[in-house]
Amino acid sequence: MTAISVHHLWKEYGDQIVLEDISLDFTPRSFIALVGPSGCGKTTFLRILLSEETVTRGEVLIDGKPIAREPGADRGVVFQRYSVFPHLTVLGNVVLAAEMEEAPFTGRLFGPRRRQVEEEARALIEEVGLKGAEDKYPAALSGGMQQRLALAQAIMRKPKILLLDEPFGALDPGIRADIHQLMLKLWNSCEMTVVMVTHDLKEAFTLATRIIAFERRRNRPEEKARYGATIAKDIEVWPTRIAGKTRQASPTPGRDDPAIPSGPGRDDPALQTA
Ligand SMILES: Nc1ncnc2c1ncn2[C@@H]1O[C@H](COP(=O)(O)OP(=O)(O)OP(=O)(O)O)[C@@H](O)[C@H]1O
Repeated sequence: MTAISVHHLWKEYGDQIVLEDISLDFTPRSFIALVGPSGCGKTTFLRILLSEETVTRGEVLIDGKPIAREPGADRGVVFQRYSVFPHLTVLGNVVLAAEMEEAPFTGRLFGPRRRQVEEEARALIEEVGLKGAEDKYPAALSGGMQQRLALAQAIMRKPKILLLDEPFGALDPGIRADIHQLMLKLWNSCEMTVVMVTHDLKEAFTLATRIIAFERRRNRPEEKARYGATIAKDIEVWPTRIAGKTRQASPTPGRDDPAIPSGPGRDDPALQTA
């Protein structure tokens, strides 16, 4: 269960201020949606949480300790595309996640440990709805299936924090609704804090416990050197949720509950011909 604290974070690229004095505390197991206009620094913020970028000023603490300088297994990531390896099968992609973690130099596990990892990978593949596609290559999977695989690959390493950069942005609406259900299921079953960048407000309200909107209040070219994006809105979507408790769909959904579609998903492998 992982808390993230950001204190007076500034990020500048040359003479451009991207993020200005951002302070935030994410409680363990929160699901944060980061929204805001294009170019306001959402991905930059995510990359800082991944240790792919450093702050110019301020600090980021994970469970009270300064964030590691390098990306690590404690933080998983899924991008809109190209998160998986095209030359590996579904099973190979998920197994590799564990191999990179446990055998970073050779990238291979052997004997009983390899068999154990393969079993874990098969169970996870089934959990994300890809059973039967273990031997397929990503090119033979639909967009929705590829993102399911990317989620399985990220979760195989049991990250404490899952960072999502518009992971479902390229999927059509029906497939997106199905994968939202999967995302909620995974978030409930794994003890992760999730931070997701999205342009889709409906998606933010469906998935997140809290929505943070970044906005650059002054955006003229001559102002970029003096003003970065700040927090324009901070909305608690599930104010009654206590950290550590799982989120259940209520038997009789309230008017403000997120929509929970039911029935088989449109991107179910059984419905795929490829
Ligand atoms: N490595 C970099 N070097 C210089 N400028 C950068 C770098 N990375 C990002 N920027 C600039 O920082 C600003 C914020 O970019 P970022 O990608 O974080 O925005 P965003 O809110 O995620 O945008 P979008 O919604 O379009 O993905 C942009 O003006 C971008 O050009």
